Amino acid sequence: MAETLKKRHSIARIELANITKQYPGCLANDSVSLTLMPGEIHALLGENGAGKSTLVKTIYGVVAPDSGDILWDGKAVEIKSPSKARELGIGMVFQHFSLFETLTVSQNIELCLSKTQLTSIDNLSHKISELSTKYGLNVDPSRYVHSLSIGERQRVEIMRCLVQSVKLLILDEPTSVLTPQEVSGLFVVLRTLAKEGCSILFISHKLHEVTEICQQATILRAGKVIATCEPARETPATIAKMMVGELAEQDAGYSKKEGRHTLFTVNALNLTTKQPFGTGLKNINFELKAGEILGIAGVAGNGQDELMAIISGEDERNTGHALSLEEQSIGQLSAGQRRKLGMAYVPEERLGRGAVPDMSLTENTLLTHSQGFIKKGLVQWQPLKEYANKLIAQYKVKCHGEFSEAKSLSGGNLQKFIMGREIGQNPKVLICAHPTWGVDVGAALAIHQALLALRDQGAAILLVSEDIDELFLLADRMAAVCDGHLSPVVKTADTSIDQIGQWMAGTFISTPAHHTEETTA
Ligand SMILES: Nc1ncnc2c1ncn2[C@@H]1O[C@H](COP(=O)(O)OP(=O)(O)OP(=O)(O)O)[C@@H](O)[C@H]1O
Repeated sequence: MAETLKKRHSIARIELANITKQYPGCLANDSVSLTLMPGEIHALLGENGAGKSTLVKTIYGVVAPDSGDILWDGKAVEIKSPSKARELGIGMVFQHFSLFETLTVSQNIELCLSKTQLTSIDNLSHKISELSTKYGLNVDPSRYVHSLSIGERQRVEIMRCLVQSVKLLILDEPTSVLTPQEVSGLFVVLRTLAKEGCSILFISHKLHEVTEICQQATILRAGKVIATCEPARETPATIAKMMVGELAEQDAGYSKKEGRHTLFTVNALNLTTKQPFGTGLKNINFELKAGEILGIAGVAGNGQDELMAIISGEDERNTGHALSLEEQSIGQLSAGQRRKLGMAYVPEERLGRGAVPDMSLTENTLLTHSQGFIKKGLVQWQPLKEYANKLIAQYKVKCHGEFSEAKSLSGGNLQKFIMGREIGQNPKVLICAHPTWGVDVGAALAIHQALLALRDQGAAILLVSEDIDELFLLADRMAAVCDGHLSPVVKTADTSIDQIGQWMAGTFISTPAHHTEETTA
């Protein structure tokens, strides 16, 4: 395939030669070279902190390389800013979306168009609807961004690039929060774009997706290109070996456990949504037992955010007796009071809600670990720093030290840190969204093992995720949410991806008495 592409197009769409970027104390890119042909889907792979985001930010004009050359359609260019990148025809969808929540889809897209681009488009909303139909993106130009699920926001970001007629589309971890159906949908879009000659640079930790969709792959380790390959000729295991230097342990076969006594109960929880286009919760009932992992699957935007926020206390509305921890009603308690009772929480959005970007890792630790580290009103900085360093070492978080600001960490490393911080509280109940979002294969394994160890110590864990494979791997019991309803809760061993997939689509809702209590499949 790569040869065919090269024969058909002798000029590369983009050629990077010896790109080097040094951060204080960290050589993020070390003489990296990479070539992308028109219509090629190319994977950029490597463990957390390998330098992938730095490289793509260089292409997009966000990061200025210290040295190296970039050729665009055969000509040397300097990409000094994202607007220059966009002018060339480079579009990028970041891991952390950069949309304004209070503006509509159309207004958000308008903001990133140059005057020339705007004048060339007669009616932007019409154009968005047209492209939406052409590529099957299902993006409504008049919707407010705050009302959109993560999957929908991603499609807006892609739309933003399509409106600008991109020639190179860069996607940083595009599938980490998508459902299997959304991933298939995205792949259809990417294949169509590639057929039309658009080049795609695709960062992913999901290696089976890389073998499915990419024609070429470049693998980075510690800032250097250590291998290139044609993914279709490899297996996820052989690619993992190139990335992390050793074969990742097989994913299958974590043992399933029966929960013991009930620790946390949600009883007839009904809640209107605060968001104009959010999803209210409708008669949710379930029990979370000590020593079990309960997985909740669902397409983003079906009430997961509302459920997480009300359980954690981030949504401060008093739910009366609908929520209880060890038979004590917690509906009236603040998020902090709930934490003191032994609840911990990993939100979906790591930068901003999981961690404060401008604070150091130590300060971010204090945010949820205040109990042990404040004495007589004074912060015990030394033990706190030592503790943050312990988390860094234990979860192999690549950073300069406990003083590093959260925003300076690569996405996967920050996720490892937040997971470690919350698991480290030894909570009775851990509520967790997307535990391994953006985390490389080796680190995902470490997080899985930490979650299983926490479960085996007797904690009750609620995993809310769109990654159905991971839920099947980790959860002892499972359910799905759809339109604010919760399906029956069943043992994972008694269900199938097919059944959960159907529940995600809401097939259980018409059942007259779906009280969402324990049933056996
Ligand atoms: N602004 C910054 N200041 C200091 N160091 C940084 C900065 N940005 C990135 N780094 C460091 O550069 C290295 C490469 O980071 P990068 O984000 O490129 O990795 P990555 O391969 O994309 O990782 P991930 O898979 O976790 O997203 C990391 O060690 C990171 O801590």
